[in-house]
Amino acid sequence: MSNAFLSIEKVNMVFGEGKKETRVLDDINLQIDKGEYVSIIGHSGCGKSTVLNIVAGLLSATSGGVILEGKEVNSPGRDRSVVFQNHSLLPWLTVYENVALAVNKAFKKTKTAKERRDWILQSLDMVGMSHALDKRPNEISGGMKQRVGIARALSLEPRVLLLDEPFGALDALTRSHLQDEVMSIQEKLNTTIIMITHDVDEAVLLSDRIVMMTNGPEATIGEILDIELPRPRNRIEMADNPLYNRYRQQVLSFLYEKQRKVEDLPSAKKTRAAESATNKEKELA
Ligand SMILES: Nc1ncnc2c1ncn2[C@@H]1O[C@H](COP(=O)(O)OP(=O)(O)OP(=O)(O)O)[C@@H](O)[C@H]1O
Repeated sequence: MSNAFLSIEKVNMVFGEGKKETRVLDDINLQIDKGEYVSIIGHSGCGKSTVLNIVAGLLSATSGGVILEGKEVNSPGRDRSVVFQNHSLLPWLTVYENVALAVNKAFKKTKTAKERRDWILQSLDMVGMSHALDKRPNEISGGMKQRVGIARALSLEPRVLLLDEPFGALDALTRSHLQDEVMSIQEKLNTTIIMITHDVDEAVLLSDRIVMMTNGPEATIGEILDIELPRPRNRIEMADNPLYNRYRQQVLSFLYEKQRKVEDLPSAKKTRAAESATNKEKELA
């Protein structure tokens, strides 16, 4: 057993039985340090969310498992908060009440009412939402809703924050703002983060490591890229940084050359694409 802060060990996942059986994940092994920001990238349907849901304890692996600080994960817990692509705020509660619901439940015995109130306000302040405490989800923008979701997740002081395409539904500008905020919050709190993304720039800008998954079925970790860019990272400076661009290219090459999705192409092109991907792979080997 690994001594890592978080360890995903020999995880296999099979959905269904008999003719309906799908072998989704095959032997996923990953060790994550405390305070690390790890992104998982891979083509649609390869099993990224399945990995995240296993870490969250929302799904049980068919074999293998997840160890967090020496304890096996076998159910959801307060030590792991999840933020999904589409906010999951309760529409009848205000911004303040949505966070309060989580905080009052989690810290009922350990914080006084005033401490909890201060903590709710502090969590919302961290994501720049103090000005909209009394608004309901339908009165605020998509980016603001995602901010509240992140505040709610962080207010539980999770050991691990699990982000499932948290910025995927946002426009480019809002996405950039929120990415910067998450980076600065993470630096402040040293939270361990696992984030699923389809966005190569987002992965390179935010991560300490990028885990690249092969195509399913039986998807596994194809490559892991260490991102050794100094922090704090500034997106404008990064655009001119040769190392940033090299990392970016490495991820693109993995996704669009080594793991090109042949089945998405019109059938006449499939064989040629498969051959070309194989040849490229040989060249890169
Ligand atoms: N509960 C389930 N029952 C059966 N099959 C499932 C279940 N959940 C996921 N799958 C299958 O497992 C595979 C991986 O799904 P998953 O959602 O983990 O992929 P993903 O990489 O996160 O995809 P995307 O990027 O499109 O969100 C898919 O083929 C999906 O259909």
